[in-house]
Amino acid sequence: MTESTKSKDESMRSHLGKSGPVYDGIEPGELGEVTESVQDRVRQLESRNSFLEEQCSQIESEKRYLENQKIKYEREIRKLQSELDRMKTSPLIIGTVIDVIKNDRIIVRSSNGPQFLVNVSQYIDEKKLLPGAKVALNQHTLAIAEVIPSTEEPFVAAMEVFESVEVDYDQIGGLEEQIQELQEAVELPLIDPERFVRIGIEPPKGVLLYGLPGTGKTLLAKAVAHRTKATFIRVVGSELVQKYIGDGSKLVRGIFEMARKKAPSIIFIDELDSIAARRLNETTGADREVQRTLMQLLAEMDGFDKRKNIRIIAATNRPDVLDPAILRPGRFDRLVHVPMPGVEARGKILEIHCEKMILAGNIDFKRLAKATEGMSGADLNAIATEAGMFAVRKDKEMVEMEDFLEAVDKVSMAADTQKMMPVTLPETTMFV
Ligand SMILES: Nc1ncnc2c1ncn2[C@@H]1O[C@H](COP(=O)(O)OP(=O)(O)OP(=O)(O)O)[C@@H](O)[C@H]1O
Repeated sequence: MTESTKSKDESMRSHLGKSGPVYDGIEPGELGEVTESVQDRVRQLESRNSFLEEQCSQIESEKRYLENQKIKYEREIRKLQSELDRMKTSPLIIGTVIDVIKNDRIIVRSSNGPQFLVNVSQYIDEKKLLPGAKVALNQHTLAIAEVIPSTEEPFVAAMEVFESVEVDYDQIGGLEEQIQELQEAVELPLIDPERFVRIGIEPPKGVLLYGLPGTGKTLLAKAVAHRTKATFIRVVGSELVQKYIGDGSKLVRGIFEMARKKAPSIIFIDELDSIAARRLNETTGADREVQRTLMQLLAEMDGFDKRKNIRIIAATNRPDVLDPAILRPGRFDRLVHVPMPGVEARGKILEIHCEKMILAGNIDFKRLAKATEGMSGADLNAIATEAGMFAVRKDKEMVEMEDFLEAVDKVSMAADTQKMMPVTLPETTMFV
């Protein structure tokens, strides 16, 4: 041991006390080694500590995650429980408020027809109980259990509204006479109503287009809407009575309201026969529903001013089944037959539908027109598309005559098969 180490040990001894137990049996020279091993131990413990702290925080975060999961599952259980409860409760009957006698006595019509005088749950906001409101009725007492919030959705879904239509007369092949009739009966009264006033005649209120499917009835109505810059509102009769059961008459009211709001407007009712077919007696609830829809349509038509800027065009493939009430003066008082295209019109229709296609120089439209005897405008449109598809399939630069001839075969075969198919039953038909 050197002199300097000795004096260091001695000064430490004097600092810590000469006979402290820590230093019993330890030679002064060994003190440095002991300190080092203690420091090692401390380091070990420190790293163990930080490892445990890390583990602890990991476990904490796992705990938090599990707690969140627990809350989530509890919420899900509550949701499923309430869903289960809902499933177990007896169904409510849907009805419509007809009249409010006193605030707690209401006349409602259930969706299957009969009317009832019923009570109202005290928790229902009386202000919502207006005629026409949809309500849910208790199955046993028929008391009003809740008012179903009215949505605009059925109205929106039931009609197509076009603020501007992009079809013009030059996109219609043939049908020159029909276009002229529509110009007089629909276009002129919308554009220049004063002309009718000066002469002292009333313009026709409604125009009925009748003819086989695909002959261009919708196309004609759209072209008139385009010329008059009117809003075009299209509704399909069969949808009104089949898809929106119980709402048909309300929808008719909604359609006329929309037409007034968006005037000038043209209401186009496709498949008019679905709501206006003559019937001998109303036997079923569905028949009565159709009748109510028709009544509402007649009431709306009778109620609006002919010189106001709303026109009605309807279309049907079955004019023979229509209720004569719909054809009375002041209703659909102008009938326009839309025939199948003749040979010249067929050539024109084909040319119209090929306008944007790249064609080879050998296309003989006259020959194609002759080869498409008995085909409608819709069939001719399909031929143009099919011819284009044949050219695409063969990776050609342009559509050639042979593609058109193949397309004629294909479309006429499809049309023949369709004619042979059994008549499809309406969606609502049920077999017992
Ligand atoms: N005269 C025509 N000129 C040009 N295209 C026509 C003509 N007729 C029919 N088409 C084509 O056929 C398609 C269907 O025609 P549209 O919907 O007008 O027939 P529709 O008579 O209303 O048929 P439906 O009675 O089945 O409703 C049109 O989109 C158009 O492409």
